[in-house]
Amino acid sequence: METLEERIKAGIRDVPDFPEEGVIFKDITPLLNCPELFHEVIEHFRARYEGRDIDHVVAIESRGFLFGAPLAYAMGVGLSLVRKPNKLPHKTFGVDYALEYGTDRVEMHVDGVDDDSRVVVVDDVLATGGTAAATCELVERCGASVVECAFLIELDFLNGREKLEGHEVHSLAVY
Ligand SMILES: O=P(O)(O)OC[C@H]1O[C@H](OP(=O)(O)OP(=O)(O)O)[C@H](O)[C@@H]1O
Ligand SMILES: Nc1ncnc2[nH]cnc12
Repeated sequence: METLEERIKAGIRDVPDFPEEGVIFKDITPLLNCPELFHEVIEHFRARYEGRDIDHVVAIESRGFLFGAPLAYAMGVGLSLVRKPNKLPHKTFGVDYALEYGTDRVEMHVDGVDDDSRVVVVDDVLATGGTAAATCELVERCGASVVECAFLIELDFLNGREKLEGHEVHSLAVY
């Protein structure tokens, strides 16, 4: 019997040299196209956070939305979006960060999560950790606390956990 991690890895396609030479891109589209596996992933996260007084899921653009939205729905909690610059219509907080390839910035509405609320941050991939660390900073600027950062995939060799020091990290498939 395969483990969940083995099944997830079987649902991920390695694409060499995308989006630039030397990067092995983890393509999650086969997993998304396998309804049993997609359901199992969301159900795993739902069960993990059940009974832990979670108020919001914060999902990171864009692939994080694919996991954060069904998780928030399944948990019956609010969903708040962390987006690339100039996408959100209301007043935002923003944080700049370095990516595995290039630099970027994330923003969240200033009222995206409530004061003193308990948040799970969700994304598909933890690589260098810049995106997730910037997201934790945004959540904490709103006065909320990050209970855990949840990822489908962790690229351990990029040491993303170091940038997330002080935060709990949970990844389903580690490379
Ligand atoms: O740990 P890091 O080095 O910060 O990298 C991880 C981020 O990179 C990818 O997003 P990307 O910017 O490629 O955007 P996308 O989800 O819209 O494809 C991925 O979905 C994470 O959000
Ligand atoms: N190697 C990679 N594959 C897929 N998504 C990523 N985000 C950052 N690095 C990535």
